Amino acid sequence: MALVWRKLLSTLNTQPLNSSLFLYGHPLVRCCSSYVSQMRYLTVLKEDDDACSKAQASGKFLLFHNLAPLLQKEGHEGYSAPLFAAADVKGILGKLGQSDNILETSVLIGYSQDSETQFALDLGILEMNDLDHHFCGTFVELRKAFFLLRRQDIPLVFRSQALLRWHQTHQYCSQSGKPTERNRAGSQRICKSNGNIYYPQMAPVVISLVSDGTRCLLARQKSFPKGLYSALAGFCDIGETVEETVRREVAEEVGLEIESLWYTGSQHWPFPNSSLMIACHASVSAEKSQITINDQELEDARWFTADEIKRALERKKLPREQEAGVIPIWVPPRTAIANQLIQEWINKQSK
Ligand SMILES: NC(=O)C1=CN([C@@H]2O[C@H](COP(=O)(O)OP(=O)(O)OC[C@H]3O[C@@H](n4cnc5c(N)ncnc54)[C@H](O)[C@@H]3O)[C@@H](O)[C@H]2O)C=CC1
Ligand SMILES: [Mg+2]
Repeated sequence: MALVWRKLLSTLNTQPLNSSLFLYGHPLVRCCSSYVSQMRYLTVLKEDDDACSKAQASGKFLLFHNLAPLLQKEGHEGYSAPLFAAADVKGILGKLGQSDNILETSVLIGYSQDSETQFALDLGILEMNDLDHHFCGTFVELRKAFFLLRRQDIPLVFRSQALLRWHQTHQYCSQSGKPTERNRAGSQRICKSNGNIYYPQMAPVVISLVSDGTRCLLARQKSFPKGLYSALAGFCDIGETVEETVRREVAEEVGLEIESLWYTGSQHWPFPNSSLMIACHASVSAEKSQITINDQELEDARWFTADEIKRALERKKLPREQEAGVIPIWVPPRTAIANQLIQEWINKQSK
C-alpha cells in the first residue's frame, strides 16, 4: 500500500497540480467507489503539503476560539456547527483588519459527500471582541456544546477539537526538547533535529454495561452532575486487551467477576483528553451479583431494574426539580455511547 502511494505522489510531483480537483480526478483516486476515492484523496492530502495547501484555498472551515466551537441556532433542531467557505473566512478576517495567513494553521478533518475538503481552524490568537457576531454564531465551551449540538454534527466537532488541542499541547519533541513542526494537513509533527515523527494520540477506554440477567449496573463519580448514573468506564493499561480491561475495571470498581462480554460499538470522547471509548456488554451470574464499591473511584453504584432504566431514559433534559426530596436518576444523552449501551440492554429486556 505504501508503495502505491509513493508511486501516486511521485506521479503527482512530476505533473502540474492546478487544483485539488486534479488530484481527486487521478486514476488511482477516481477508479473506485466514492467512499474509497474519498479516503484515498484524504491520504494524499496528508502526505502532500502542496496538494493540501491547494485544497485549503477552496476548503470549508469549522471554526473554534480557544478550542470552543462556533455554534449557530437551527430552529427547533438545536444548534449546528457551520462550515464556512475559505473565501467567507478570508472576507471576515479582512473586515477585521486581520491577515488570512491564519488559515494555514487549520487542520484537515475530512472530505464530505458534497466534495468539500473540510478543515478546522482555531481563531484563538484573535481577540474575541465581536468575532462571534461577525460569524453569526457563538463560541461555546465543548462540554456545553455537547448538550446543545445536533447529533449529526458532534463527531466532526469532537474530532476537530481533539486534533487542534493535540497540536496546541504537543509542540516539542520529548527526546530532543526542540520544537516540532507540523505538516500542512496537521496529521503529524516532526522533530527536524532527530527525525522523530509524532502522530495525534488518543487513549483507549472501555465502557461496560454489566447485567445480571434482569438488572443492569450503573454508577456515578463524585464529579458527575447530580442524579447522573452511567456505565462503568476505565482506561486500558498498557499491554492489556479490551477483554482484560473490562474484567479488571469491573473487579476494581464494583468487586464483581464477569462471566462473558461482547463488543457493541465505539465513540471518540474528547473529555478530558482524547479517548476512544470501546463499548461492551458484560454479564455476571445473578448468584454472584453482590457489589462492593471502590469509594476512591465511585460515589455510588447500583443495580437498576428495566422499569427504573426506562424512566431514566425518558428524562430528556437534566432534571432540575427534586422529586419529594429525591434527585431523579438520569443517564447520559443519546449522543453518548453509554446511552446506546443502556438502550440496547432495554431493547433486549423487552424481547
Ligand atoms: N460516556 C460516559 O458515560 C462516561 C465516560 N467516561 C469517560 O471515560 C474515561 C475514563 O473514565 P474513568 O472512570 O475516569 O477512568 P478510570 O476508572 O481508569 O480512572 C481514572 C484514573 O485512571 C488513571 N489513568 C490511567 N490511564 C489514564 C489516562 N490515559 N488518562 C487519564 N487517567 C488515566 C488515573 O489515575 C485516573 O485518575 C474518561 O475519559 C471519562 O470522561 C467515564 C464515565 C462515563
Ligand atoms: Mg472508572
